[in-house]
Amino acid sequence: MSDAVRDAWQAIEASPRRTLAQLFAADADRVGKLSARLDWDDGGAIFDWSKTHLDDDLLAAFEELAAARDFAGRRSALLSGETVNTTEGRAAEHTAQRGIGARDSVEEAAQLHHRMHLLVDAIHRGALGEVRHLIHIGIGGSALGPKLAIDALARDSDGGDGALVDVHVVSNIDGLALEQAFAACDPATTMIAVASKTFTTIETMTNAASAIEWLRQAGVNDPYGRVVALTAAPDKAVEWGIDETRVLPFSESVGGRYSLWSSIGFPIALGVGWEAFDTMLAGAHAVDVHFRDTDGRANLPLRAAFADQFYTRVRGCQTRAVFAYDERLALLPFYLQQLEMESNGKRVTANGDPVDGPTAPITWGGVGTDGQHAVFQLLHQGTIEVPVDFIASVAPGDVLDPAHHQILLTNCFAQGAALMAGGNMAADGKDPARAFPGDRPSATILLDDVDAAALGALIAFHEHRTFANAVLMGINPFDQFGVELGKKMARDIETGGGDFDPSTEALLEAAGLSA
Ligand SMILES: O=P(O)(O)OC[C@H]1O[C@](O)(CO)[C@@H](O)[C@@H]1O
Repeated sequence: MSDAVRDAWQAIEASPRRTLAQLFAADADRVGKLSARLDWDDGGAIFDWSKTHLDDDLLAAFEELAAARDFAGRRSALLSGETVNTTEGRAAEHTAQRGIGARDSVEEAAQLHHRMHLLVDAIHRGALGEVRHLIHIGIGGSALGPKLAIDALARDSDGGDGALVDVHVVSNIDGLALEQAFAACDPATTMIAVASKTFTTIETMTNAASAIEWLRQAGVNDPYGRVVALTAAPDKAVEWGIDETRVLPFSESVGGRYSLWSSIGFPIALGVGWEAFDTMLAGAHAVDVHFRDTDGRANLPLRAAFADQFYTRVRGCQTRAVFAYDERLALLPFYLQQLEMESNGKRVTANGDPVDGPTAPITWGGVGTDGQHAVFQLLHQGTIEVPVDFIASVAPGDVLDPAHHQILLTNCFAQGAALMAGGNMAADGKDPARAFPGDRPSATILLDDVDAAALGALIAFHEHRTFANAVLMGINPFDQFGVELGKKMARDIETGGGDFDPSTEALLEAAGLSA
């Protein structure tokens, strides 16, 4: 740790500890300072961090930390396509997909998008025969983004006229997942997308082979002719049997968990339309521009990372919760789990030294109001502090009586207020079982609506927040070696090549899997 980083952390640790109530009482303009609106074409969102413990002292100290970690330099390295993923010797060029990056990479992304657009149009026009269903097969970053986007946006799409395609995302190797998709699709009108950056992932390749077999058994003459590959390894896809014209490549420098902007977004374009996919890119671009051009505490992803670092490193919070008060964003917590935990769940710095404190907390969450009736008890009265993000939309997703959406939003805002205020629900205000400690932090992102631009912006905000956290901790968020050991052991078991502990041996034997 450099002296400047150490000094900044000392200032952070030494800054006065005030309760949220004290912070609001001390500063009449607290909301003005810590809640900001970000706009994009036809929409925007409020990012309200005023119910966190950030104050002027802490913000100034965190700005020192950002300077000591050369945040501006790291950001510029990211956005100009430098090799920021040092352990794998690559750039991390997801923003190039949205128009910001090294010129060659931006041009290449635009060309590849154009190619994908042509194929999507051809399918929508019926040039490849009738296509009513798409089974999208991928896992991790090759599935979570498409799944989230389709779940969020397809509800508003007009799939009824046959122009848009009904998409089923299958990730798990458990055959039940694939069977469920088969049951919902007519093989005569189904296409398969095989989405894998590496085109080697065992779950995806096994599921893809079974899908081909399903088509064959249903009488489809040329099952490979019904497959599209979305990959950074086009040669492998061709070798596997997919025609070159239906391989949609993307650059190796786009990380798996950042890949929905690339051809991995093909099912989004097919399921909700090219315009929606393009609008998602535009929403993300608006956040990229804000992230690139805004310094210090006014930079919203960086400000969020200041709060994240404070709760994880200073107050010892081991988890952070995300509750979407909108069914359209029900899958957001799952998406964020991979983004944040696979990126920042590390124990060494970018230089390979042991980290100097805790790294990513566990991201978890769900939807409101469901969570209120299940897990919020712990948030309000449990012994651990959990910073909560609330995400909601002013415009409703439903067309029912407006009472539904009003109750949804009032509950969302009431939860943040209650976590902060605390109090005692007993008539005499003295019953310990009915006491709420309060002073529990939350942040609220209030979108105008959950549309394609907002979804793109929301995801880009979290990508940059994750990156900013990594910079503040001095770690590389773009590798994921932690997933490899378990994969190797599974291969060892399959090939009978491993020597395992007695517990694992006994389990293998019980399941009939011993060598
Ligand atoms: O797209 P691929 O290469 O199939 O990888 C799928 C996922 O597997 C991981 O490599 C983790 O095992 C993720 O990072 C990635 O998103």
